Amino acid sequence: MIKASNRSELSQIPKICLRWDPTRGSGQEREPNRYPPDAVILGFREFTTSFFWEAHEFCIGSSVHRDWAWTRRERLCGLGYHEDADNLFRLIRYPAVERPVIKAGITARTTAHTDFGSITILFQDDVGGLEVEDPAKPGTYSALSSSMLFKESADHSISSCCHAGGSSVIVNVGDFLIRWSNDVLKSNLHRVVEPPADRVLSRDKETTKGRFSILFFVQADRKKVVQCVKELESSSAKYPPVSAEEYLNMRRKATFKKFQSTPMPPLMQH
Ligand SMILES: O=C(O)CCC(=O)C(=O)O
Ligand SMILES: [Fe+2]
Repeated sequence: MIKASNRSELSQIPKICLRWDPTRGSGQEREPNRYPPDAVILGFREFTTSFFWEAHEFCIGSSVHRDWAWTRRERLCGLGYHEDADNLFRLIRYPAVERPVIKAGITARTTAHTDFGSITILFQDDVGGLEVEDPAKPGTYSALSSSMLFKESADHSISSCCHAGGSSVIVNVGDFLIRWSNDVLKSNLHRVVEPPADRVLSRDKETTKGRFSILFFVQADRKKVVQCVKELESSSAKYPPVSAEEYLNMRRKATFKKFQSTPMPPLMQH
């Protein structure tokens, strides 16, 4: 539980985040993968590794997706950008927080950002708090409400579907898709804030529920250059070609800069 009296602590550790890239070989790892030992959670490594490959296969591997488009409408970025499975798999637990802490703007659960990669598959529980910016009204965010479920947003930035139990799966457009599509697709700004007022642990204490999410970031192979596909370069490309590796590193550095001076225990590192 994060209390209002621990504000300085909260501003440094807003969430507990485990992440893996099982495709990283030993020796050249940018950040080593760390797994809880079997004595702590039995079969965790096997399960998460198989989840990673199933998600990769779902997004990239099948012949249906191979020379397509994630949107089915345009041929955007075909075979060749995702051969190395340079994806990232992340589990997040947002601890329960006293609402005044988040309300005071000390921290959002996750501040507004676009995802850096190609697409993201986001599994969330029913706690709520995920919001997307209205592209027509910059700065205005709304919750992913049930009316948006099973739908694709008008600017094709997000599509989602809902499980009967209230948890949902959301597919987010990432920054590389903007570049491949020359702005036909947009990556949406999104954030995680306090859950709706009815999702509190106890009304007197005004404490939010904790939140769990699972994210699978599909990313272009780091050695590839991402640029607008020829068919969509109407007059000129809006973005210069960029090395996938440089772009991902640049975005990650900017995003996680504030955490770098705060070493975290091994299983909590970003
Ligand atoms: O935890 C969530 O639901 C969203 C987190 C997110 O947007 C991200 O890690 O990129
Ligand atoms: Fe995100």
